[in-house]
Amino acid sequence: MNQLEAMKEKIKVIRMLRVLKKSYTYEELSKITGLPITVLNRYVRGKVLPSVERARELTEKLSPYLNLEDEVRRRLKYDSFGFFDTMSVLSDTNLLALIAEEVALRYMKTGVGKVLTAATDGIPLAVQIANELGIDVVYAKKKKEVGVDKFYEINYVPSASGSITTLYLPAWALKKGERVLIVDDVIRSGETQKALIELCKQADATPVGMFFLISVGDIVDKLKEEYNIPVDALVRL
Ligand SMILES: O=P(O)(O)OC[C@H]1O[C@H](OP(=O)(O)OP(=O)(O)O)[C@H](O)[C@@H]1O
Repeated sequence: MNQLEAMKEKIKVIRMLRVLKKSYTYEELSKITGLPITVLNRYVRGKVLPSVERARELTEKLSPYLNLEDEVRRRLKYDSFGFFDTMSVLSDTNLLALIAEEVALRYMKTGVGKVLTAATDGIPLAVQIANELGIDVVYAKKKKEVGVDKFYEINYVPSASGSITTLYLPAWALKKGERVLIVDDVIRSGETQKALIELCKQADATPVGMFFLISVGDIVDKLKEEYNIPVDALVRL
């Protein structure tokens, strides 16, 4: 194990503790881990790092209490029309980092060179995944920013809007032949994600997979069939 891998194991356990801290008291975490509250508190505040052995032990003990899918599901807040707010998930950088780590493991050996998403809500997760993969993240916007010479652009009709929307991506953002992982927080109709695939085509880049935090309906299976690439969602509604 190299130093970076060792550090990652240590940081992972701190992230787990920080996420669990939102649902469990220090007393409860102390019972789960068998460690004194003072030690756990120092880990959570980053004052002390666990050894690799201790980190492994803790990961094993904490894992049954932290199911990432359940954690996301539990945090979704629905309004009276059935629409949900993802902010309580997207705002938790520790939770997103833990999810990103699992996604990155799947794509580590696929030669993926860039993560692509659509502004706005896809960005926090896409950044974490790109960070885990050690690659850059780029995002298409719904407006043309000044200072960019050339854009790839695509019109599409988001299902709920009934009006034409355009996504713009600076042409330098994707290179010819680059392998691209498409990430978004939510997929409903799949129109945004199809538009992202079209932007890849314009750049002669190759989408190698898609990952979503939440999918609604069976769109994930449809996209998998249509594009013949891995398409996954952590939570299916
Ligand atoms: O599968 P679809 O039906 O295309 O919907 C999914 C898209 O909708 C949301 O973005 P939105 O367009 O609302 O923009 P925002 O991220 O700025 O809120 C979400 O972040 C996805 O990008």
